[in-house]
Amino acid sequence: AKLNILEFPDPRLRTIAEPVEQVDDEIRQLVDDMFETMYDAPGIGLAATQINVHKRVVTIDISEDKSEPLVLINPEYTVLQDELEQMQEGCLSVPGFYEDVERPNRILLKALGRDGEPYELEAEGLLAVCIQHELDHLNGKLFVDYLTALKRNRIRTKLEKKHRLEAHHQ
Ligand SMILES: O=C(O)C[C@@H](Cc1ccccc1)C(=O)SCC(=O)c1ccccc1
Ligand SMILES: [Zn+2]
Repeated sequence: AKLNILEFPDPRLRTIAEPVEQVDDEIRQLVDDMFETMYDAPGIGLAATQINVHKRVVTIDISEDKSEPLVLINPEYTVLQDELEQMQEGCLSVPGFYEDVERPNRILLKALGRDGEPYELEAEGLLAVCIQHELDHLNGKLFVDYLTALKRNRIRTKLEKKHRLEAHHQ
C-alpha cells in the first residue's frame, strides 16, 4: 500500500526509531509498502520514520529503472574516508526544496537484508550520501538541520503555509 509521508515540521519526524527485534513477515510487508511509496513519490530512499513507523528500516534504490532495491534493517555505518563532499540533497518530507549538504564521501554500511541476513556494503558518492540521509531520519534528524537557521526557518514558514492551505481546501 502507498503510505502517507510526514512533512517537516511535523514533530513525529523527530522520533528515534527502535531496532527491529525479529525480521518477520510483518517487517517484510512494511518493506514492500515502503518501496511502493518510495517509487511512487518518486524518491531514491525512504526511512520508516517518514511514514510514521518508528522502526529502524530503510529502503533505497538509486537506479533509474528500479533495478537496484536495497533493504536496510538495523543499519549502521562507519566513515572510511573523512574527506567531505558537498551534494545537493532533497527530502520527501521537505518537498520542493533542494540544498547543498556536506557529508563524508565513503562509508562502510552494515545492515540486515529482507530475510534477516547480515551484509556489509562499501558506498561512495550518491549512495553514501543517501545512506547517511536515511540513517539521519531514523535518528530524528533532517537535512534542513545542516542549513543555517535563516534558511531552515524560511523553509518551515513556506511548508506551514502549504499545510494550512491544504487543510483549508479539504
Ligand atoms: O526523503 C528521503 O529520504 C528521500 C530522498 C533521498 C535523498 C535524495 C537526494 C540526496 C540524499 C537523499 C529523495 O529521494 S528526494 C527525491 C530525489 O532526490 C530524487 C527523486 C527522483 C529521482 C532522483 C532523485
Ligand atoms: Zn529525507
